[in-house]
Order: sequence, then C-alpha cells, then structure tokens
Amino acid sequence: MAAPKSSDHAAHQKTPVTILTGFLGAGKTTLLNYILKAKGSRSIAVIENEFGEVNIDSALVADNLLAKEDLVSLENGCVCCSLRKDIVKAFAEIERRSRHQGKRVDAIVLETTGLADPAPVAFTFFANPWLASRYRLDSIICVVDARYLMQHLEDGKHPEGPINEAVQQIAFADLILLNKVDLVADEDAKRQVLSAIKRINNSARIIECQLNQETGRPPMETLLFNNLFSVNRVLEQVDPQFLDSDSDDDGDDDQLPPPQSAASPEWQLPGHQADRDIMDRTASGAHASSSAGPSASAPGTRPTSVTEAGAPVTTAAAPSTTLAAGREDRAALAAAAAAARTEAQAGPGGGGASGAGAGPDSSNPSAAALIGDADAAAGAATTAAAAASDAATARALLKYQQRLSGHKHGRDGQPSSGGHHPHKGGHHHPHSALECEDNCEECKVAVGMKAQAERNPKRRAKRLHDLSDISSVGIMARGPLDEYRFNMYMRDLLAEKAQDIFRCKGVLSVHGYGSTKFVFQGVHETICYGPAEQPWRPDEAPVNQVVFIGRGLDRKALIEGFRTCVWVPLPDGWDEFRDPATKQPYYVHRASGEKTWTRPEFACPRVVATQGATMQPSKLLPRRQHPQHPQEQAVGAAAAGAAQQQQQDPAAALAVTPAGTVPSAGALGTASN
Ligand SMILES: Nc1nc2c(ncn2[C@@H]2O[C@H](COP(=O)(O)OP(=O)(O)OP(=O)(O)O)[C@@H](O)[C@H]2O)c(=O)[nH]1
Repeated sequence: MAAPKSSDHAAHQKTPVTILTGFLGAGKTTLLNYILKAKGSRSIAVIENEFGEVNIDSALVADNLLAKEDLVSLENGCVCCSLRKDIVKAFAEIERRSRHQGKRVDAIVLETTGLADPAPVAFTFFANPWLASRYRLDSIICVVDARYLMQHLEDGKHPEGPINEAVQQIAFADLILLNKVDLVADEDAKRQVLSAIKRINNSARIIECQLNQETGRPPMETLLFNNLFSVNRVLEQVDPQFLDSDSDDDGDDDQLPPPQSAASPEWQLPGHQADRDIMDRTASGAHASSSAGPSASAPGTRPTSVTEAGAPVTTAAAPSTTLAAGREDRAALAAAAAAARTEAQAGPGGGGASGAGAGPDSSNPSAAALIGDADAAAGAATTAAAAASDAATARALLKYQQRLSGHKHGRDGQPSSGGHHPHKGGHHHPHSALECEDNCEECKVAVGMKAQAERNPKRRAKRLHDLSDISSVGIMARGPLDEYRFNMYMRDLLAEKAQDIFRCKGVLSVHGYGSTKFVFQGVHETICYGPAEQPWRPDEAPVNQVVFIGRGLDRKALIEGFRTCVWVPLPDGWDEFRDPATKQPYYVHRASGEKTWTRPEFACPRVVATQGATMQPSKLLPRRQHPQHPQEQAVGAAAAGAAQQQQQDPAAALAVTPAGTVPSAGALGTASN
C-alpha cells in the first residue's frame, strides 16, 4: 500500500467534526443518542446548541455519554448567529477537558439548533486558523422530518429574502437522513418529499430511516468518519461565496484568528488556566500554517498541518510587512513571516526550507514582500496557497496574493495562475480539482477560491438569517404535575396553535409516578410522552422544564397555563377519584359526600415557574391567593349540580372540566415515546 502523502497525513491528524443539522424536531438528538450508543470504543465528544430558553436536549443526551465531561452546551442562542465565537470556546473546552483526563477525542459531533443555518458554522472551520489547524469538517448530516418538510419549505419566505433554514440545511448537507418515514401517509407523499430534497441538493446521499426504531436506523459506519465534506462541492453547487461568509468585513470578531500576541483580548478564554494554556501557546504559536495554533510539540496537542509540510518556527509575531494586513490575512502573514524569520535566522545555506540562495525565497511570500519584491511575493503566495493543506490558510494566502498583486498592478490585479504548482514531495497539483490525480482537498480549495475570485470579486450582500418573529419560552416549575391538567393544557394549546408552535419539549415529574422522569416531545401537533431512559436521581431535584419554540408565542399565557398544571395536595377531608372512561379526576368530601369535578383547592403554593432562566429559577411568579377550604371556594351549587348530573351523563362533564375538554389520545402516561 502506498504511503499516505504528507497532506493526507496532516488531514488525518485532525479530529473529525460532524455537524448535525435539521429543522426543529427532525430527529437530531435521536440520531445523536444512537451514535453515542453505537460508537463502541471510540471517544466522541458532543457540542449541543439549543435555541430554547431551557436546555432539554443536554439532559437527554447526557444519559448516553459515559462521562458528562464529554458534553459542552451552547445555550439559548443559535450557533450560526450569536454564538459563533462560542463554537471556538466550546472546542477549546473539549480540548481542555480531554487533556485534563488524559484521553484522546476521536470525533466531535456538533448538533446545531433546528433553526441554524449551517453555512456560517461550517465556515468557522475554515476561517478560524486555530480550529482549521486541528479539526477537519468530516461531514454535514441533515436530518429531515419527512412529515413536516414540505410545510417548512413553504414558509412563505421570499427566495431573495431572509434565508429559509430548512432549505439551507438540506443544501449544505453531505448526507441526508430522511427521517420519520413512518409518519408519511403514502408512497406518493414520500416521493414528493424526496424530489423536493433533490431539487435542493442533488449530490448528497439520501437514506430513508426511522431513527426512533432500532431497525430503522442507518448503519453507524455511514455516519461518522466518512470524510464527505467537500469545499469544492459547496463552492460549485451551493454557495460560490461560501468562503466569503458574512463576517469578513463586518467587524465581527467571530472569524478572527486567535491572537498573534497574548495581548489580544478577544480570544481570552474565560476561567480556566488550561484555557489560558491554549491561549498562551496560541500566542507563542510555533507553526507556520497556523501561527495561532498551539505548538505541535506541546503535550496533548496535535501537530498543525503545515508544520508537517514546512518549517517549524520560533515565533509567530506578525511581520512588519509593508502591506497592511486585513484580519483574515493575519494567519497567513504571520505564518509566512515566521517562516521568513526562521529562514533569516538560518541564513543563506543555513538549512532553511528553501535552501541556500542570496535572493528571497521564491516559496515564501512574506520574505519576498519584506524586501519589496511584489511579483515574487505574489507568486510565492499563490504557490503557498496551492500547497497549504488547510482551507483557511489557502484562502488567506490567496487573499494576500491578491493584495500583493493589487499593490503592484492596481485594483484589477488578479491572482496569477500558473498551470501547475510544485507541491510538497514533488507532487504537482494542477489548477483543476478534476484534473488533480489525487483529487486532494487542497487542490479543490485553492481552485475553488481562485474560481471564486475570478467569478465574483465583490462580496454579495449578506442574506439575513432572520429569526425575529420566532421566540422560545422556557418554563421551569418545581413540584409534580397533575397529569390530567397538563394533558388539558397541552391539548388546548396545540388545538389552537399547532401551526405556530414548531417545537415543544420538556422533562416532567408527574404526581403518582414516583421517581419516573417523563419526557415530552412535540413537533407541531405531533406530541408524545414517555418515561425517560433514567429516572430522577435521588440527588436530583425533580424540576419540570419545558420549552416552546414558535412564532408569536404568548409568553404570559404559556407560563400562567403551565402553573395551573402543578399538582397540589388536596385539603383535609377530600379524596380524588378518576372517571374510568375519561380519566378525568373528580373529588369527594369524605364527611359530607359532596362531589365536585373542580379541584377543591386551586392554590399553587409550591409552584416556581420562571421564564428565561436556564439553570435556576430566578424569578418567582406572583402567587395568587385562593380559598383554602372547599366550603369557601366558589365551587357553587351549579358546578356541584353539574358534577352530579355528569355522573349520569358523561357528556355534561365537559362543562365543568378545567379546560372544558376531555383528555386526548396519547395523553401523558398513556402513550410512550
Ligand atoms: N414517528 C417518529 N418519531 C421520531 C422518529 N425519529 C425521532 N422521532 C421523534 O421526534 C421527536 C423529536 O426528536 P428529536 O431527536 O428530539 O428532534 P431534534 O431534531 O433533536 O429536535 P430539536 O433539537 O428540538 O430541533 C421525538 O419525540 C422523537 O422520538 C421517527 O423516525 N419516527
């Protein structure tokens, strides 16, 4: 077997990252749980991103992780919008933990929110040199909800308006899991969904599945370590401006490479010394491709890709080049300058990468730039870009080359493009990914970027990812829920709002079920309840946590309604019974024989419902004062009479049930998830 090429080797040193995307409720967490169960001896770390105010998924995923250290949560925000900086922090956190435990992470799965646009998330792995130097995007997997896809595609957004998340998620996917095929009415409906997917993305592999059934899941080997992501495909088929993603010029710090000096504040990772370790080593960066990357010689870290292709250097301080570097160029400039410095230190004939020679190294752009030879520098930058084994470096070098060309030739200067570039190990990389005998990624990246520069040198206007009309309401409440009331609450809510409530989910404690922890999951009107894999732990306070995600949510009404679902003890002398047919509870006073369908006491002294907080209830809702004794309350003769009448005529019960309805099929405790 042929020895792997150095660039391949470098790529394999990087930890593969799988981005798990798919619309709200499509089945991402179900897939993740399957992956974690089927992973065997491989060590997989998880980064969870939840849109909702309360993080439910982390609790459900954590049960399947061997160690809770393997899970990092990015809460209450969408990873593609507000949290991109946090992506880097999350990866740093995983490294910190794995180093602390002395174990290697074989792969990382990043589950985005169901409302995430995967493009900027994927872009981060190319734009951020620290990430690019140690992680490679293995694939983007999109889980599609076969039942609701058409509805999500037709969300009324104009093609030129804000992005449709469901479309973006499918378009960027390398692998599409068409899930919930059991919920699609017939073959025609399935065919319609399939052709809609293919119209958006005709090159991704599509696997039909039913992820909540053991027999309906795709084999594990189709999911991870499959190296499916191709920048070239994205540039050619999905988004020619992918590598010009939206924060180059907008002043965001999200895409900034880690600092060239320890003084750069935006990359100070808070809190941990180990994080600062990353910072420190980042600051003193030891390798040419990723001046920002930790030293390859540092314990527990991996060598950066270009290190294997080029010369290690002693410092990565930014060069005093005569050309102003944009933020995106910093890594390449620093890399090139560092290489130049090493060479300078080595002196002519001193064993530098380019060997002896009085002139500037023709393969070192900064060396050439430093002595003012723009032609040589531009050529060298192009060569370096073609040889760079990660996209971020290639991209930065190409931009640098353009800048150098522009410096000499004015704004119209185009990247020079020789036919073939000498490559590491004498391998020649033609300027067409299709011609490249190895079909290697660096050719694809370099070519893609060149094509992109030629096609459209200007950035398009950024398309909005507009979530302004979508919100989430998170509610936490202590104390077990009253099963019947909760069923009523959900049933009435969904009867009215199912279209707008994209997603609801929660973990519940229910009166009468001991330590059983219930999970409830809703996607539009499809809702199911069932026991979680693990009961409430003895040391765990059973706090109900639910989250609603949707359009035009009435926060106050949702919280108020949920509050009435909390079970409270009956006053002395009252017993609760259940109608065997409807499961509706009724109450009988032991001494007087009085019977009522209305709960004798409405007070909820133990309810602690909060809004917005993720971990701890921070704000108590005002408590209502309610009569404490059944005789004091307004059960009233009419209600009592109606209750009695209902004994003979069950239909009449509808008039006195709290929600005026009867429990639905699939109600809590009667259906399983
Ligand atoms: N009928 C059916 N239900 C499924 C299938 N796969 C998953 N589900 C259910 O769909 C619901 C949502 O699944 P999740 O895995 O939580 O979906 P998700 O994409 O992670 O949801 P968000 O993170 O909220 O976007 C759960 O109740 C799952 O049990 C399937 O193949 N068929």
